[in-house]
Amino acid sequence: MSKAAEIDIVSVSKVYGATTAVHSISLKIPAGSYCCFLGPSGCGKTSTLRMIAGHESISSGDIRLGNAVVTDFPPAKRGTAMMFQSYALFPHLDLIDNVAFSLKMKGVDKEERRTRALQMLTLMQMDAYATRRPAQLSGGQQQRVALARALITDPEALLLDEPLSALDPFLKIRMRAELKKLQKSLGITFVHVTHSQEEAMALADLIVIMNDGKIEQAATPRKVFEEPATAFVARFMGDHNVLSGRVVSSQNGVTTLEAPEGQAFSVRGNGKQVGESVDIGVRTDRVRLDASADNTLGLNGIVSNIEYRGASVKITVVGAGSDDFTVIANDGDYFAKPVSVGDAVSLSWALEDAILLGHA
Ligand SMILES: Nc1ncnc2c1ncn2[C@@H]1O[C@H](COP(=O)(O)OP(=O)(O)OP(=O)(O)O)[C@@H](O)[C@H]1O
Repeated sequence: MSKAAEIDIVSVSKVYGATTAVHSISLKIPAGSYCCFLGPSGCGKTSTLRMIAGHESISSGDIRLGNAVVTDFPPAKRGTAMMFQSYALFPHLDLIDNVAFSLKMKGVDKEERRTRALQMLTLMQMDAYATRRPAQLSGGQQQRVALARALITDPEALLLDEPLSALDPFLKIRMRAELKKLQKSLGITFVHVTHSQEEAMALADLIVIMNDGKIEQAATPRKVFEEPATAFVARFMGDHNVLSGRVVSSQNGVTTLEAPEGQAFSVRGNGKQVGESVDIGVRTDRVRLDASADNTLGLNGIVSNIEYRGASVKITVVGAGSDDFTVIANDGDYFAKPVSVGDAVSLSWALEDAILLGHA
């Protein structure tokens, strides 16, 4: 395998007629990392991946792969390989010929390309099926063949567009582990587009969260979880409640603000102007819920829904500064002091469990 390449995206935009799908994004994806692009439908993640692959032209900006600016290179000359959501296998060819296809296009002679295709199928533990056609394989097996076909070109970066979306939930988790193992063993850069927060958290060294053609945050999964940069990230990842308020003071690493309901909150972070309107994120798993509606330090609300999840219980509270304030309680804590739908409760949290959120 060749060396992994850093991918440097510099002020890249994509415009389709009247639609700007990607707004001047800049990002460095370190060589040999597993990077996941995550975001809601239409946020521009597939357009970005396709521009890295060369399947979509770049409207403005540049993309560098390793030492080469590849902006105007055709896909086959970039050192990237792409695995498509549908796998795009040729139904009439056996697995050897499917995997060897790109070598055939490059004019590699038949014997060598068959040998290399078989090596690649062996790497993916699919050599026993070499003479089958794609229709005779399960979804997970087809995916392995698609991976073999992408990797035979010896790419510096593998680009994967929703690679797990066609698999059932059980297989999805198994193939997810296999993808991660494969990336570590090959050591090349993987860029993987997904809708799934859980998938990105499980796989990525670097998560890039996109919204409306812009990057909201690019960071490690732990950083995204613990320090979401924006209200969008906090809401999209679902681990924080987002509340709004007006800054009363902001210095020495602590900002105090007043919510519209009149309560005062202190959160981590500073540098805000007094009077400025800000959003804060409060960890759903760190909120203390008390069966008393008389808490001058926290928020008061009414329990509107309770979902049992096994190891934890999700409690939704209305009227507490956010449309549906979420509390994730561990099962032991919840069942020691259970609440019911309709109960008045108070919510509070420690300073370190709330964070000041920015804007993209
Ligand atoms: N060929 C095209 N012509 C015109 N508009 C396009 C084209 N491809 C994408 N778009 C638009 O660009 C925006 C971004 O699309 P893109 O496919 O990159 O988003 P995405 O985040 O990958 O979404 P999904 O998860 O649904 O695939 C969308 O508004 C989409 O409608």
